[in-house]
Amino acid sequence: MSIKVAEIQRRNNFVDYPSLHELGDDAKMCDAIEKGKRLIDRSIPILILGETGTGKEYLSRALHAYSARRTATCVTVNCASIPDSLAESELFGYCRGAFSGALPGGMKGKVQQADGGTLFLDEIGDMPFALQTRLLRVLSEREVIPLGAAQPVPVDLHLISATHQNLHELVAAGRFREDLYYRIAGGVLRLPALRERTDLRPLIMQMLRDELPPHRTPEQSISAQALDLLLRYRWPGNLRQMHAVIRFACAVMNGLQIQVNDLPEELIPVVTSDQSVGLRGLAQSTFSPSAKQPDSVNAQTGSLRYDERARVLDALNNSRWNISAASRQLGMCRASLYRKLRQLEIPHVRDQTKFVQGQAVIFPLGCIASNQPEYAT
Ligand SMILES: Nc1ncnc2c1ncn2[C@@H]1O[C@H](COP(=O)(O)OP(=O)(O)OP(=O)(O)O)[C@@H](O)[C@H]1O
Repeated sequence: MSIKVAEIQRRNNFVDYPSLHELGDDAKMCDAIEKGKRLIDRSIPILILGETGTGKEYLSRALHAYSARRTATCVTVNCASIPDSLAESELFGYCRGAFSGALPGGMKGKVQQADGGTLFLDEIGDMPFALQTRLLRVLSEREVIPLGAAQPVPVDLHLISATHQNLHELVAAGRFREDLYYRIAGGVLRLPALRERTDLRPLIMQMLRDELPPHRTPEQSISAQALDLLLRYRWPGNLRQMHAVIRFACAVMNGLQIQVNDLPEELIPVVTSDQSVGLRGLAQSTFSPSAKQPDSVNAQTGSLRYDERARVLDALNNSRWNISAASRQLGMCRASLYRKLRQLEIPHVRDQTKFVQGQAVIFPLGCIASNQPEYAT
């Protein structure tokens, strides 16, 4: 990129703004993005809801970069992290000599800094009540009065807010102003948790592409077993956790492919003393037995798949992975069993070797049933 283009991008704040098409192919995510595009075009205040780490700030920055205001700044304020005593001056600014200890030239608050651009209020549910009243005035009058100022200053901004909290409950508990809720929630976008999303594989590939040197292909840089674990994990920390895991694996990998042992401990199933497969560090519930994450909607399908996977793995273990014997036991032909293995994403046993206490042992990635190590290599 030429220095001139880089300078224009830096000046215009394009750098670090993700583009909307990088946010994924999941249907719920695409629905949120499409609604977001229509709302921001019409300058309707957007409220983004979702568990922590689901990409609320990421989406808000991408929407800003898409909007007509993209050449101005997107200013982020984390309402949970500003101390109460500083919140007012941080948000609304102050004039020269407004209080002892103030900067001699005064200070522009975040609201004024966002003039012409976008103001992103993260964790809005944590905004102190007194500040909510002042924010409401800014939003309804479209002007801000810095501390110590006699005259209001007009501001023109697009507002995006986000929270992982239930604002209706906060309103009912008297901790969030109802009138402010209706002012900020012109359009509500709900982001799915990562475990509900159907586009984990492309997301993982995209994150790998971002971390790997440009000449490396993401698909060839991760082993089938490591990818299988990433696809079946429940991701309680959502995209933030997935991003951290991929960065970790890319940093520690020794060779051309990320292996199971390059993943953080909590993702790796281990053979426990009673020879059954357990999980290090985390509750079993953080893993799903199927590659596609079952959620409340497809829980029944997920449980059927779980049963079938368990049945197939049992037959394979009983026959010591002799495909003919296992297919006889399951009452199907060899070709059908191979097809079933692909369908249930069960890698062949020879691809599932792992070293435990210096010895190579096999543990089926189904993480079900008691698994005698099949053979040492
Ligand atoms: N589409 C994406 N592609 C790659 N990484 C992403 C994506 N979305 C989010 N991330 C990663 O996840 C992290 C968390 O995202 P973000 O801060 O947007 O989540 P959040 O929902 O706002 O979290 P919180 O509720 O804790 O504020 C980002 O810093 C980034 O590393």
